[in-house]
Amino acid sequence: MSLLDVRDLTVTYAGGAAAVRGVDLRLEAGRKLGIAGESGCGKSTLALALLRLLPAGTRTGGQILLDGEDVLTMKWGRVRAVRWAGASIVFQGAMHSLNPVHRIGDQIAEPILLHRRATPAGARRKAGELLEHVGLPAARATDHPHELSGGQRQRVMIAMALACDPRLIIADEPTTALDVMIQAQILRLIEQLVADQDVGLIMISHDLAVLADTCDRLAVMYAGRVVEEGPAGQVHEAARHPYARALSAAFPRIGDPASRFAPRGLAGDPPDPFALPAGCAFHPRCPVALESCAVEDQALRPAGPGRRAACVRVAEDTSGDTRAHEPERHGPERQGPGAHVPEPQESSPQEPGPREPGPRSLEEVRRTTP
Ligand SMILES: Nc1ncnc2c1ncn2[C@@H]1O[C@H](COP(=O)(O)OP(=O)(O)OP(=O)(O)O)[C@@H](O)[C@H]1O
Repeated sequence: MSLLDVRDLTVTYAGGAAAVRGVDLRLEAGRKLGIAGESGCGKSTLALALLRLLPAGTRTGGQILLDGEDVLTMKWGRVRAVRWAGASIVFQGAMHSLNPVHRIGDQIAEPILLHRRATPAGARRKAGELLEHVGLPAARATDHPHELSGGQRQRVMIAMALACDPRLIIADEPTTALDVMIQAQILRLIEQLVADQDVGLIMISHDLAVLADTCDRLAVMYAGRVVEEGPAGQVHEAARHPYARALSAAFPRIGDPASRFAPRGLAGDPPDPFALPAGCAFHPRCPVALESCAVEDQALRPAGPGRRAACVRVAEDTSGDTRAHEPERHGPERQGPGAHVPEPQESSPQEPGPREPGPRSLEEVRRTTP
């Protein structure tokens, strides 16, 4: 049995916008899954759903099996226990998550007192141990949050998340507000803790390179759906879905020759969940879209060993490499949002590959339609 098995999860906020649409994910104990995607694609909504932290009135569908128990249907008393001992969450911006008027040691001790039935002295002792575990002296337990730096506060948040020995840690942009050096330290700390304690980790970030460096597997989300999933290095270096490929190019790995250049932003905006395009939600920004993409959405399908991608191009190409279908050159009429989606590094403009017969791309349709 997997530690976490998310099946066909849908989340619809009270106003009617579907923020998560049919997500399937799996995580084994001791493994690290990264979830990437632009702002608004539903990453945080997914994280909140895992712990039933969504606002009242939000509708959910599907299953979230944590050690085989469905979080979505369990009683509230059980949910409260699961929130600390089953799974816990580290949010970005620790200053907003910590209570400014309480000492950090007391804040770490509180869930231990409540959920572990420890004595006050035992909970305080454990809080001190946890602080040391995340690289802070136990004596800092008497500090208030404002007496700590941003990186130290984030360490406190991680200590709190570990307080009741959870099986799963969800880290939602845990390093976004930190400078690069501190970011690297916190990421190494998280990696170390996951390895030492055999917990599962779900790390959420818009930065695919950070996730690729930290996680075993990556899931890339777009408009509430997972559009690609697979081993972290492979998804980052040779993504199959055009959106995942564009996101990878926008966040080259440190040490990658491409990282000498400023990361190129993705052009265009993700769709409004209240007005999703028909067909594949990415097709208006996609440089390799076919006519059919404006009509039909694609489910995730096998895209190589241990990999899945939701793109019609993966299905039609036996190699599973959608790059074979990149247009040779963007014509002047291709000045829409998709025009700036980075092209693959390995294609040579002098030696374009043979154009395969088959369905016409939107590009071709636009060029030939009066
Ligand atoms: N409480 C809410 N009520 C209604 N809609 C919401 C609520 N929270 C988020 N949304 C909408 O749900 C969609 C997904 O938002 P979500 O915060 O999950 O995305 P995200 O990928 O985590 O973005 P970010 O990286 O900016 O946090 C967005 O369109 C957002 O506007």
